[in-house]
Amino acid sequence: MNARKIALDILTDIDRNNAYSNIALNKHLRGKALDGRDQRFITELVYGTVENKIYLDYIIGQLSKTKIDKIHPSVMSILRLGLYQIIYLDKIPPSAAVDESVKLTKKVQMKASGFVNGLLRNYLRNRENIRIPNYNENPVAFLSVTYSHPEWLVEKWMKEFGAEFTEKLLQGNNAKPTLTARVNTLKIEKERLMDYLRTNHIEVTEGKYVEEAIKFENMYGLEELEAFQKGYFQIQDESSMLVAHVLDPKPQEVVMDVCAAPGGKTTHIAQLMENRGTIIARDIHEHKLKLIDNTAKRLGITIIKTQCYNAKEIDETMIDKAHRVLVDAPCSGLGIIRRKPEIKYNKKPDDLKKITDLQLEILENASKYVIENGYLVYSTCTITNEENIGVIERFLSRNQSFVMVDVNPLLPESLRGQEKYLQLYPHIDDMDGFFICRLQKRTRP
Ligand SMILES: C[S@@+](CC[C@H](N)C(=O)[O-])C[C@H]1O[C@@H](n2cnc3c(N)ncnc32)[C@H](O)[C@@H]1O
Repeated sequence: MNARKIALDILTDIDRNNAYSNIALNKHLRGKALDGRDQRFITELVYGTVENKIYLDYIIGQLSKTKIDKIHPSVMSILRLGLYQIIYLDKIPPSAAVDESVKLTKKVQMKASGFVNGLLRNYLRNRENIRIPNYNENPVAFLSVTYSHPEWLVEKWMKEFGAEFTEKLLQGNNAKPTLTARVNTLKIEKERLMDYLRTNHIEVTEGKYVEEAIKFENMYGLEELEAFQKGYFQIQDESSMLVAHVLDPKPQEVVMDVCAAPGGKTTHIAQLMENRGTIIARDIHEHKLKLIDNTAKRLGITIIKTQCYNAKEIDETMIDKAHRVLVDAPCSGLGIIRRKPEIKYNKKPDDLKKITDLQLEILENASKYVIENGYLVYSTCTITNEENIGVIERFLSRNQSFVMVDVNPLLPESLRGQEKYLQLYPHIDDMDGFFICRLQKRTRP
């Protein structure tokens, strides 16, 4: 089994089918007889190549006489993989990176092997002479190439956050994310699970913000572990765990989660409700509801009722029925670029306008289900103002029966801030970029 060939197949899947890198990786690694070292190598190659695509393409463009949009997509992927190894992986001798790239080309595009060999060797000879755009002359182009983010996004963030913040954010988006999990306290206590994992030679430490969070060091294939299969934990970032804490559900309540799949937050809500009460978990995609059902089963949760439902439609039967409603809205995902680097290339400026209208529509419909004095929580895994506080401001201006209530008392002290809502950034908080806001329906006078 050739690790580089598997990495190439995964990159092709991501390019051709718009697949998410984490899902494509899982799909291609599952069932293959690979040791941990190979799995790590493939993962590193895939994430590294996708993360640095604009930079790698810029270099290829400088060195190739053929325009890069005329180069065969598989050959482009091989060049990116080869350059990535040469530039970023100290442990691989450059000559080996070149030889392996040529071998790989012979397997998929025989006639391009001379081209690949020539270009990579050209890079090794001339690497000192390659010039990237100058910051003072064109800061957007410099940041775009250096940190491989499209120019429109860099420009947008520079306007929104300023140049210094943006550069740190871009760096943070290229950093390796922490691998965290939520202990399923319905089945096991945190200390017992940590002991159990350590006995099995798995390195774990406590989470940074959330009581039930644990962090894994250098782990792959968490879902293969017996502890996972027994339902002792659920893989989830700490920022995502904060959402259920802000919703603050109580046992015996009726909770609605209108955009619930794959169920990370729904199952956490059930855990906080001690598996007592009712959670109606909806999603527009039928096939995704199975993911919630399967996870709930594994975690021993019985209070979740999954329903295929389009949140753009109002369900008259649920009006004024739920104590708490969660809208974990579909969003641009620009807060989770660390985990899904292809997001930065797939999104276009027009997507943002469309998605904010959908978010507002879903939030307005969901608000109808909240009982008097009940709570409505709106969250996204993005950092752009218009999808976050922008949606909330539009909602509040049209729905006077709701007020924003302070999330700070429900947060760990280190995350409390000046605003009533929470906005997390990967480079500041070392978590996924998330927005969480809590609204309450006022009693009618
Ligand atoms: C951010 S994800 C939810 C993640 C989930 N809450 C979790 O923690 O695992 C947004 C979800 O909204 C769903 N969705 C998108 N449009 C929808 C709609 N019109 N009605 C209901 N669900 C929708 C998507 O299928 C997706 O599963």
